[in-house]
Amino acid sequence: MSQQVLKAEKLNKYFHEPDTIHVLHDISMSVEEGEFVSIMGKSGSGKSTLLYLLSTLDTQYEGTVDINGTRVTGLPENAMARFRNEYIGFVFQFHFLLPEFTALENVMLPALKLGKRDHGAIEQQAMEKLRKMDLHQYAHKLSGKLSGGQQQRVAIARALINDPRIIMADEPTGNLDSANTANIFDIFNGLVQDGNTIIVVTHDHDFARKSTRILEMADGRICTNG
Ligand SMILES: Nc1ncnc2c1ncn2[C@@H]1O[C@H](COP(=O)(O)OP(=O)(O)OP(=O)(O)O)[C@@H](O)[C@H]1O
Repeated sequence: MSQQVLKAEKLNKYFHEPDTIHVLHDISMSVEEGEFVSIMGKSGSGKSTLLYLLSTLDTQYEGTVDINGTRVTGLPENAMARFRNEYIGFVFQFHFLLPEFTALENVMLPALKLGKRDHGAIEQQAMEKLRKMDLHQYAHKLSGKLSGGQQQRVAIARALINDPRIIMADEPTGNLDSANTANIFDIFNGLVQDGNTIIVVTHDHDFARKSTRILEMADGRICTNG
């Protein structure tokens, strides 16, 4: 039987600058292990805000988030950062790689931060992740010198380095052409086949249609879940 990896209850989010706006309204949702969930909706509907709450990057909200059975809401910042680094892999639209570091060094960074394994073991793991992205031949190239699609694949390898339980991605194909978009979809699909759980914010209908579930948002609410 599949297991619940994420559960959110009654999430409400307000921004206070300059006026108070109520951005997320009473959002409750759950995600099972092995699901590939796409979050869609018009610009401004609250997709990124929701993903930031679910991924623990934003801690200022009402309601609760449980990941892997742990109540992450209210964890002290150190414990939260550690939990995030260990259980969640994050891929952004703008990959936020360090351009003056090699692809390999970029992928190694989150594991070095966690400090669990020795440098050699981390390097070996990072090479494996790059190989999975078909990028091992670029391991020693500066990430800033790679193409957009290659950089996004390095960012995915980086998100995978600590073998996270969940991968969350915010518009991971927003900057890519259709061939690279299809490639990223295939990579995500492969990760799901391997048992990973993925939650993606996307505007791309073709991409979303192929995932296992679409959550449609409108005005800070989930209006379709299925
Ligand atoms: N830091 C912030 N301060 C104030 N308002 C914000 C902030 N971030 C987002 N908002 C507002 O919250 C609402 C939801 O924004 P959000 O980025 O979650 O939407 P989205 O659905 O991801 O949009 P898009 O598809 O354009 O990325 C918008 O009205 C936006 O202006």
